[in-house]
This record gives sequence, structure tokens and C-alpha cells, in this order.
Amino acid sequence: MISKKDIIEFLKEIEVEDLVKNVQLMGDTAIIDMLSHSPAMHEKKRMEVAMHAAFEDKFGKDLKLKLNISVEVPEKQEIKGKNIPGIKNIIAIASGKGGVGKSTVASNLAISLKKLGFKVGLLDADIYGPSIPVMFDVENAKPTSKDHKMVPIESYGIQLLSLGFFSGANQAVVWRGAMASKAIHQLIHDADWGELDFLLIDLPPGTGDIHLSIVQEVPVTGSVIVSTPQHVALADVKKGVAMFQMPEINVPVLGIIENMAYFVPKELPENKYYIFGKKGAQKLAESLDLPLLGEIPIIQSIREASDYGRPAALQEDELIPNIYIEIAKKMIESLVLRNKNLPPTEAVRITTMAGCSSK
Ligand SMILES: Nc1ncnc2c1ncn2[C@@H]1O[C@H](COP(=O)(O)OP(=O)(O)OP(=O)(O)O)[C@@H](O)[C@H]1O
Repeated sequence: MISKKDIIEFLKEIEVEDLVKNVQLMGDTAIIDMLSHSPAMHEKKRMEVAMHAAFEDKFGKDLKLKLNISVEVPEKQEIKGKNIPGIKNIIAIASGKGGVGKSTVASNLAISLKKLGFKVGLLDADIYGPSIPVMFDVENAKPTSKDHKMVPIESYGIQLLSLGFFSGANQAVVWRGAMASKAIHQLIHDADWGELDFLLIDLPPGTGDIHLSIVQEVPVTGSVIVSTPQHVALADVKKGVAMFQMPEINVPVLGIIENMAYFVPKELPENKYYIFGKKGAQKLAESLDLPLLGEIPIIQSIREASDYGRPAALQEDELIPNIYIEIAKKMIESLVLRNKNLPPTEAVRITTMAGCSSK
């Protein structure tokens, strides 16, 4: 006669007792409530199949097994890398393709979050061409160290670190491969970022191994994908989204930003010319069930501002700053929603729109 004690002993033997919440024996049926730490359906299925096989092996067909598997994702699994003390939210800025304006968007988003009253850092992890030092007019800066930690360079109130500070723009190529991962690890963990509401990470373009290692390195709260309206760029957005949604990455995508969405001539600011097609990103965002965080026009002064080293979101004229402020607010809205719908993590602290009044 099989007893409840036999079943509990067996659960210990097969080393699943820490996943078992409750065991009941009713006649010839064992009812076991278990936890799965992965939200993926195939994991649940795999657990079910393995349990049935193990029980049949041990107790034969005399004992029926009824499993109730519930999903509980532990905090630890949401947090990819070691938590960084003092940093509340880490947002990865990615693009499926190169040259779509990812670094420009990251810079202006950083400035806009700062204008909304947040403490912001920006890590330039673009190994192929770190451009943040130029965009923030700190091309020749060299970070110092304090208590064995790198001190970020501050520009326009944003804490900055970039591979460009160390490699020199022309040597960017040396950062490829394992060395790049190691360097980025140091920029993230061996730096004194201080207290930050947001650390934005300007990822390299594309979706390769280096992205995976960066994203697994840090507890990324959410990602934002930048695209241009062309079909080829939009097609690559799907790859970017898929990368963040891989089970081992599992970083929520907060939304898509369409850059260079339309052209506005300076002399006719009311006219919008959709040179590369209209509403491509919006339709894509809808089909992927993601928010479109905003559309940024092609404007000469955005490029000039980047080249000059003073992001366009700082301009007196309100056209560009307002577009970016709206995008920053939408991103925070999406983050708030993400925090409501997903299990809380240590890295996620912003739960309301408080502090979002424009300064
Ligand atoms: N909305 C815009 N209007 C005009 N020029 C823009 C706009 N966005 C970006 N640019 C310009 O386009 C060029 C590419 O932008 P950026 O370097 O930000 O792209 P990226 O996606 O980060 O590139 P990479 O793939 O090299 O990392 C830059 O010269 C930038 O100033």
C-alpha cells in the first residue's frame, strides 16, 4: 500500500521537493501541486512528462498522478546579471539595423528624461562606432577613477560612459568579440554610477552574440527599439523584438520609436512628407502588440545638433524637444504598465508617473 510518506520521500529522491507546494493522496490518486519557475509552456509540459514517467517507474500503474502546475517566476530569474546598487531602471536602446539613429535617439531620450526630473546615465555600448562622446561634446574626456571605480563623465547633467573614451574613435574595431563583452562588463559594474533613475544602454546595431552577452550581463528592465520607416529596417525590428523575447533573455519590449519618419521643411513646418512610406512602424507595432512610442521627423538640425555635441532635445525651439518629451513619457507609461503586469524585480522601481512633470 503506497502512503503519502512514500510519495514525499520519492519527491526528495528525485530532487523536486522544493518545487512541491502540496501533496495529497486520495485513494489511488496522488494530487501534487507544483511550481514551475519558467513561464514557457514547453517547460511546464516537460515537467509534467518527467513527473509522470518518474512516478510510473517507481510506483507502477497502481498509482494515478494528478499534477497541478502553477507558474511562479522567481525574482532572481527576471534579474539577468548582478544588480547594480543605486540604479533603478536599465533600458536597452536597440535597433535591428545600423544607421537608423539609435544613438541620436538614446541621447535625446536621456536629455528628455532628465528634463522630466529623473537622474539619468547613458552607457554607450556601441562597439562598432561609439558616437555618444561626440554627441555630448566630450570627445576628449578621460574618465578618472575613485576608490577603484570609474567615474562617469557628466555632460548636460547626464552621467556618461563610452567605449569611445578608452579606444579612440578609430580603434573601435579592437572591441569586437570577447574583449568587448569584458569591457562593457567593466563599464557597467566597475563604474561609480551613483543614484540613477534610468541607465540607458546604447547597444550596438543588430542582434548578435554581443547583444546577448550585454543583455544577460545586467538586469535590463525593458528595451526600446528604434527603426526607420523603410521595409528593410522594419523587417529587422522583428528580429530585435524576437531577441528580447527569447526565454533566456526575457526582457520586455517597451515600444518602438520610428526615427526619420517624415520630412518637415524648415520653411513649411506644417507640411509632413512621408518619404519612406507612412505608418509602417505603427502597423508593425500593432501587429507585434507593442506600443509605438513616437515618430521623429528627419530634421537637419537633429543631425547638426549631434555633430555639434549638443543634443537637439536641448534646443530652445520647442518642436524637437516636445516630440522627445512625449516619447519619454510614453516610454515611462509603458514601463509602469510593464511593472503592473509582470512580476516585480529588484531593478524595477518606477511604478507611477510621479515626477513626470516637465521642468
Ligand atoms: N531624425 C533625424 N533627422 C536627421 N538626422 C538624423 C536623425 N536621426 C539621426 N540622424 C543622423 O543620422 C546619422 C545616424 O545616426 P546615429 O549615429 O544616431 O545612428 P545609429 O543607429 O546609432 O548608428 P550606428 O548603427 O552606427 O550605431 C547621424 O548623422 C545622425 O545625426
